[in-house]
This record gives sequence, structure tokens and C-alpha cells, in this order.
Amino acid sequence: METMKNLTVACLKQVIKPRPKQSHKGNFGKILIIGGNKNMGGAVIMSASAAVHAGAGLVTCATDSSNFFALHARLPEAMVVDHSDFEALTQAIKQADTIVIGPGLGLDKLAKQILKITLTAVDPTTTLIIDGSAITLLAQQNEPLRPTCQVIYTPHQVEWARLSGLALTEQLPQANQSAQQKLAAHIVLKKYHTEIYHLNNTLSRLPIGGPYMATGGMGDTLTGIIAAFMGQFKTLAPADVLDAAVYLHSAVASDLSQSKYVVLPTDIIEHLQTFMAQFS
Ligand SMILES: NC(=O)C1=CN([C@@H]2O[C@H](COP(=O)(O)OP(=O)(O)OC[C@H]3O[C@@H](n4cnc5c(N)ncnc54)[C@H](OP(=O)(O)O)[C@@H]3O)[C@@H](O)[C@H]2O)[C@@H](O)CC1
Ligand SMILES: Nc1ncnc2c1ncn2[C@@H]1O[C@H](COP(=O)(O)OP(=O)(O)O)[C@@H](O)[C@H]1O
Ligand SMILES: [Mg+2]
Repeated sequence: METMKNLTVACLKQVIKPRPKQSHKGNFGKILIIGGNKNMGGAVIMSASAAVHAGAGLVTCATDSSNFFALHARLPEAMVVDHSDFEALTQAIKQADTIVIGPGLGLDKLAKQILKITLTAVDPTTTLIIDGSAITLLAQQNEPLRPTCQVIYTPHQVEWARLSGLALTEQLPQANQSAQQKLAAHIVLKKYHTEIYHLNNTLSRLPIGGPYMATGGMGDTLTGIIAAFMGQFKTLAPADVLDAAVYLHSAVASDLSQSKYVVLPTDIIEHLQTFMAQFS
């Protein structure tokens, strides 16, 4: 088994570069965020806000229509699609180059239908980030659909237990990696010192971040940063881009924790642009 690489700030310097002058919004990711039911609209707002503030070119949210006003009020940069309009949803899935599914999606019948449509309609060239409720739903299926595109799962330890079948005490690097290989996807196993199992069989460990990040919505925010990075740094190695996104999330939190007892997801979102400017 490969040794686990401890990530440092070097992973950000390697990925975040000045933007090419000849460029436009279409070059920096067409992101679709699918999530946010009637009770968890905040999850999709945080994911989409993180994506926009981390540099995504175009962001659309497929969500419950009751979230449209709040989303537009917080984030006028984002477009919306009603996730119960399956025709519009399918079209949005086909237009995106990077998709997040799961933040605040819920586990009901509609959520299951939306997940099925997404896994069926997604283009092989798309990067699909599967989080939260979507992981739990997949874990409940006997023979879950496995899309042919590049997939990044972002489970916390309980979601990983559901998906991998490994109890928390069994979640050791070797066992995690063999479960990851069966899934043929990247796994971001979120915890104190998050571990990243890449599709190319390399492993990274995040030595920063801490309990000041333990607020609901923190993982939803991470999905938006990952989507923005995968969407805008397409020419770089996916494993490096994924590491940089995960590192950035906790690096901003770690900085802010010097003056804040707890760092909120929205605090991180607000500081992404300034933090990233240091590297360009
Ligand atoms: N504002 C919004 O709209 C928000 C919406 N959200 C959305 O809610 C949906 C459900 O996601 P979820 O993680 O809350 O529930 P679920 O997967 O059932 O896990 C519960 C079980 O796992 C445990 N546990 C939880 N976290 C853990 C961790 N990090 N590491 C280890 N263990 C952990 C937990 O432990 P306990 O609390 O019992 O101690 C319990 O046993 C999802 O779609 C998400 O996006 C949230 O993001 C909040 C803000
Ligand atoms: N004690 C901690 N140490 C380090 N990181 C933490 C800690 N608590 C939470 N986090 C981070 O916060 C995020 C929590 O993700 P998740 O549980 O999916 O949140 P949510 O679903 O509420 O958005 C992860 O990135 C995790 O690493
Ligand atoms: Mg989560």
C-alpha cells in the first residue's frame, strides 16, 4: 500500500494560478448542484455559495422551488432549476461539466428519483461529487447504479460506514483503500485529519482543521469548493486538484480560528476569494 502523503500549503501553490487572460466564465466550470429539499435549503445555498466564491464560472442549483427566493437573495450569481421538473433537471445534468449531488437532498421518494435520473443522465466526461443524503441513498440500494464518469464521494465517517460496510473502528487505511477500489472513485473521508483516497491509488492526509469546524453545513460547503476546483482547473491532475480543494477549506478555517472560537461555513465562504488571491 502507498504511504499517506501529509498535505501542505504547497498543494495550493501547485494548483491556484493566475488566470489566462484569454478566458471567460465558460472556462471555469459549469457547475450543477442538486440538493436542498423543503427542510434543508441551506445546504444547497452553502454549497453553491462556496462554489461561486471559490471561482466557479457558472453555477446552477437544482432544488425545491421553495428555496428559490432565499437562494437568489443570498447568491444572485446562481441560476435555478426546479428539481421536480425531471425534463429540466435532465437538461441541466447534460449541460454541466461538474455536478454535486446530495447536500440537503433528503431520503424520500423524490430524492431517490432525482438520484436515479442523475446517475442515468450524467455524461461520461462529467465529474460527479456525491455527498450527504445521496451517499446514504446509494448505500441503501442492493445493486446501486454506478456512473461511468469520474466520481468523488465525500462521506463523513458514518456515511462511509453505510457506503463501505466498514464500522468506524474498521476504517483503517488498508480497508478503506480496498473499499475505495471496489467503488472505483475518489473518497474524501471527512474527520479530524481527513483522508483522501484517490482513483490513481495515492493517499493524502489533511493535517489541518479542527473542532472549530463542527457546525452543520461545513461538509456542504466543502462540496462547493471541490466542484469549483474540479470545474476550473481541468488541465491539472484530478488528484492534485482534489487535494488542493480539501486543503483550502480547512486552511481558511484554521486561519479564521485564530480570532473565532467557532468558524462558520459562511465565514469560510466569505474569505475564500481573499485567501485564494495570495496564490495568484
Ligand atoms: N443547513 C442545512 O440545510 C443542513 C443540511 N444538512 C444535510 O442533512 C443531511 C443529513 O446529513 P447528516 O450528516 O446531518 O446526517 P446523517 O448522514 O444521517 O448522519 C447522522 C449520523 O451520523 C453521525 N454523524 C454526523 N456527522 C458526523 C461526522 N461528521 N462524523 C462522524 N459522525 C457523524 C451522527 O452522530 P450523532 O449526531 O448521533 O452523534 C448520526 O449518528 C445531508 O443531506 C446534509 O447535507 C446538514 O449538512 C446540516 C445542515
Ligand atoms: N473536529 C473536527 N476536526 C476537523 N474537521 C472537522 C471537525 N468537525 C467537523 N469537521 C469538518 O467539517 C466537515 C463536516 O462535514 P459533514 O459532517 O458532512 O457536515 P454537513 O453535512 O453538516 O455539511 C468536514 O469537512 C469535517 O472534516
Ligand atoms: Mg454532510
